[in-house]
Amino acid sequence: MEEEKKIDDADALASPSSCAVLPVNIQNLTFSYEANKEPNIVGLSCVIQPNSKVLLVGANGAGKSTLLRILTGQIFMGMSSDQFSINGKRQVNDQFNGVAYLGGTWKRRRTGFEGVCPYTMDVAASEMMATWQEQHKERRDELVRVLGINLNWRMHECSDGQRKKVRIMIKLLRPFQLCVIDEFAADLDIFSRKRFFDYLSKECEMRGAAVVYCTHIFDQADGWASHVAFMQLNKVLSPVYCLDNYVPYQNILARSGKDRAMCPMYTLVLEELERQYREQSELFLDDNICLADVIADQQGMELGGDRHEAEQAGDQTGWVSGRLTRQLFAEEQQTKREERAEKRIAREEISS
Ligand SMILES: Nc1ncnc2c1ncn2[C@@H]1O[C@H](COP(=O)(O)OP(=O)(O)OP(=O)(O)O)[C@@H](O)[C@H]1O
Repeated sequence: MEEEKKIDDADALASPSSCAVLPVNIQNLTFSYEANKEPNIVGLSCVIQPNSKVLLVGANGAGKSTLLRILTGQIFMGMSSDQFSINGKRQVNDQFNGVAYLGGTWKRRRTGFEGVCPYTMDVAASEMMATWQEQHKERRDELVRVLGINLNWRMHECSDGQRKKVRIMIKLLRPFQLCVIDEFAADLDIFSRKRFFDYLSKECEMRGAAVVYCTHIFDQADGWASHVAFMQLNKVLSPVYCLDNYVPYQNILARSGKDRAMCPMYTLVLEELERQYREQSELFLDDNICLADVIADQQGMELGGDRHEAEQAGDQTGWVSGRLTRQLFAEEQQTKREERAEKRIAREEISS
């Protein structure tokens, strides 16, 4: 009991002596959202060392967010594995045992109170999770400085980027050992984003923490990331490659003249995706003229990515985005139809 309590304490976990604990150690993990259906993740093995900054990349629908939800305990059923350990523990949750999840799952969970979201209420940023802010004042003030936050902002008046900054601040108040970011920094302007990623680098270096960052935007990736992992089209995760000795990346860096890659990480991911699609399809011409068309076609065949949440919510909430507009439109059309029918009947009666 005492042992358990010690490990649960995020501050204790963040001490330098804890650096030896692997942030992620997973062997042969298979996962299905639905039993008896094709697995969404197959035979995944993933070891992430302390002080790693890992980019997780892959095509839409490949399974990146699914993996990140597993790493942060948003998903905990339907899995089997030979080894599963996050910060030295099998049990995982956001804001528990040094795990911080910057992702969007929560906002998809619709409730009867749809529209009421803590980050859009009429409260000051300083009042959000006020006790945590009080407990981690030093970290709070640093995040305020780094991200350019005004603690007097009223949350309902914030722009998307400002609201994101406050959410990031709240989620990183407690010292983390594994920070998992699912496309969360896209709303930040490039200056704030750079400061945020420099801050993450410093945190990793100082405390042996690790960051897994899933993104499709690579403008700062080359200067920031230490590793890259590909969630592949066949739902298998590639090894977590160290960029310093990952040959395809080093080859791209070495290109010069007209072949020089202005954003090497972008080039690496694009070429890797093309390679995977080519491997999966026999439709390509030798010169790859139709490559982009085939990829777009294949992506278009995917069903809506968020349909599962919508299906799960069903009609329980009585609210689906756009439904009201559709209903009002349908009612208006019905009224017009009835009016037209009445006029026609009246005309027919007069003429008969
Ligand atoms: N709740 C769910 N139930 C069943 N299947 C799901 C659920 N959520 C996602 N999926 C399916 O799992 C697969 C992987 O989805 P995921 O969101 O992890 O992909 P992704 O790589 O993050 O994509 P993107 O780049 O578009 O965000 C998709 O085929 C998706 O339809």
